[in-house]
Amino acid sequence: MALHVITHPLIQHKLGLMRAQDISTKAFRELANELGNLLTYEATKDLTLETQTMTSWSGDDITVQRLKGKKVTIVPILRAGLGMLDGVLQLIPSAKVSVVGLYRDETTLEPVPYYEKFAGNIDERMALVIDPMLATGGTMVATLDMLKAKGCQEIRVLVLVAAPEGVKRVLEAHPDVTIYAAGQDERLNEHGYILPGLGDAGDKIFGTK
Ligand SMILES: O=P(O)(O)OC[C@H]1O[C@H](OP(=O)(O)OP(=O)(O)O)[C@H](O)[C@@H]1O
Ligand SMILES: O=c1cc[nH]c(=O)[nH]1
Ligand SMILES: [Mg+2]
Repeated sequence: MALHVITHPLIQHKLGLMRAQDISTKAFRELANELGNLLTYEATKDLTLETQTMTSWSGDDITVQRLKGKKVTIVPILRAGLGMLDGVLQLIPSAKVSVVGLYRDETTLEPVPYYEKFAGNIDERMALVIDPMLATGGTMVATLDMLKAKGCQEIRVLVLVAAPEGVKRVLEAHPDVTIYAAGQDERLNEHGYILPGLGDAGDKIFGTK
């Protein structure tokens, strides 16, 4: 459907902190989760509410608002997507988690799938796909293909940094999907890394390399 770059000052501040060359694994992890949390808040702001009657502390019958029956599955893309998962689950603690594993071949930049385990009744759930980086878009398009093959009908994508190339590719292949990003950066370098970007988000979250 569209790309939403969330310009909230807290999001922009935290994303800026993540770009420092000497950032520690601990700080990068904390910020990835905090941004996952804030992006979830934004990406769920149009969820439907329904009224419910309950007895309040005073014994009066009152009406309150609660989320209307829409079930959610969070879909972290291994590995780096796991770095946002706790932050998303803080806001949607009862969500089922569907895990997909793909890595990007360093030479061809094509996604290589290696794992999938989906929540039950996924065709009835809204999927929130999480991955810090949307670069060429190959990984995300492959993930969306997998979800749709399972019958998933409503999908929202949460990323920390998106490259224009990746946004274009995803929205061309899946125009019904909405992308929420903390930032849209300038371009990809000759190795497919986002500039200014964050570097390899998976390595930074897991402390590898
Ligand atoms: O848009 P693309 O060009 O497909 O690139 C983006 C993908 O690359 C990174 O994963 P990576 O392959 O490094 O795997 P990792 O999470 O295990 O580090 C990133 O987390 C995305 O999944
Ligand atoms: O910039 C990039 C591109 C792909 N994957 C990353 O982790 N970072
Ligand atoms: Mg990586």
